[in-house]
Amino acid sequence: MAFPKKKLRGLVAATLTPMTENGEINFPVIGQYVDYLVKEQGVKNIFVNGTTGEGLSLSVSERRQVAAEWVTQGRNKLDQVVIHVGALSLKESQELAQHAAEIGADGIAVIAPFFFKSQSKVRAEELLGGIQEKIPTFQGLKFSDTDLLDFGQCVDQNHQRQFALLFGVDEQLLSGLIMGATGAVGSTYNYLGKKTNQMLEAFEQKDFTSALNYQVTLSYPHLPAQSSYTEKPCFGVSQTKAIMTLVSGIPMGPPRLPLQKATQEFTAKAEAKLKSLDFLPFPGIKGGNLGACS
Ligand SMILES: CC(=O)N[C@@H]([C@@H](O)[C@H](O)[C@H](O)CO)[C@@H](O)CC(=O)C(=O)O
Repeated sequence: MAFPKKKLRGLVAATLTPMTENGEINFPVIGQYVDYLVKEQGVKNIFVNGTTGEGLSLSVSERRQVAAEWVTQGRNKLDQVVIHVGALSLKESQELAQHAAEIGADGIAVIAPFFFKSQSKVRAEELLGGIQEKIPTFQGLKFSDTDLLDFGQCVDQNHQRQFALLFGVDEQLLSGLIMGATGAVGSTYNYLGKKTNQMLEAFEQKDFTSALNYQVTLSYPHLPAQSSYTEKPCFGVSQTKAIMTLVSGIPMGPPRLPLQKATQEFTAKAEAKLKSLDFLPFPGIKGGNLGACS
């Protein structure tokens, strides 16, 4: 595997898997998607086949094809392509990891087991301790949890700065940066990458008033409030697909699994909220393609 020449930093878009109206993967638009991320959003790192990419709803064969297409289309355009290879079957994970290496991906990421899971919460900080002895190629962590105490302890463990600590809750990225995140992986960077990069710049320049203004404007007007982010990640794929289609003009199609109930009521609310983000060229949301969490 061609492991990262440089540490993964900055924004990483958790890519959607574009689909046709029949639910088949829409491979021909992936090239256009790469150009859109690079040219319009200033995002040059991607995380493929994760939650946002519906990796676990795709067959192994589809996951291989999607990974290969992103690597091919991203060549000489993207900085790093990370392929998520987690699966419930260890064999499938190994196959996908091997394949990622063969196609020249820059790295792989793996979700922890989630079906037979332990009774108590496994803290990311516990996982980091001594991990390089077990996984010599370990590069970093995507922290998709709102527990900033745990994240802070990961930062503390990473005092030699050997790992990339990528924050995965877009709504809390500013807090993650303050705690020491070295970058971020998220769904909203597909369509809010440029604005989020401005937040990163404001943060770098220690202009915290502007940074906070960006954070609040970017996340809170259009992402539904979550009381339990990780147990009910309601900002669903169907919503992200609908928004990305509107903003980029590239058809993302429906989600593979109808995980969200499409409701006219939610659509109307989202449209009003999105219009309040005056930097987004929303022509208006038509139809019931947005979903509220079921
Ligand atoms: C639970 C979830 O989907 N989290 C998203 C966030 O980007 C999330 O969509 C965002 O914070 C909006 O709620 C990412 O952490 C997911 C991600 O990196 C992935 O697609 O694997």
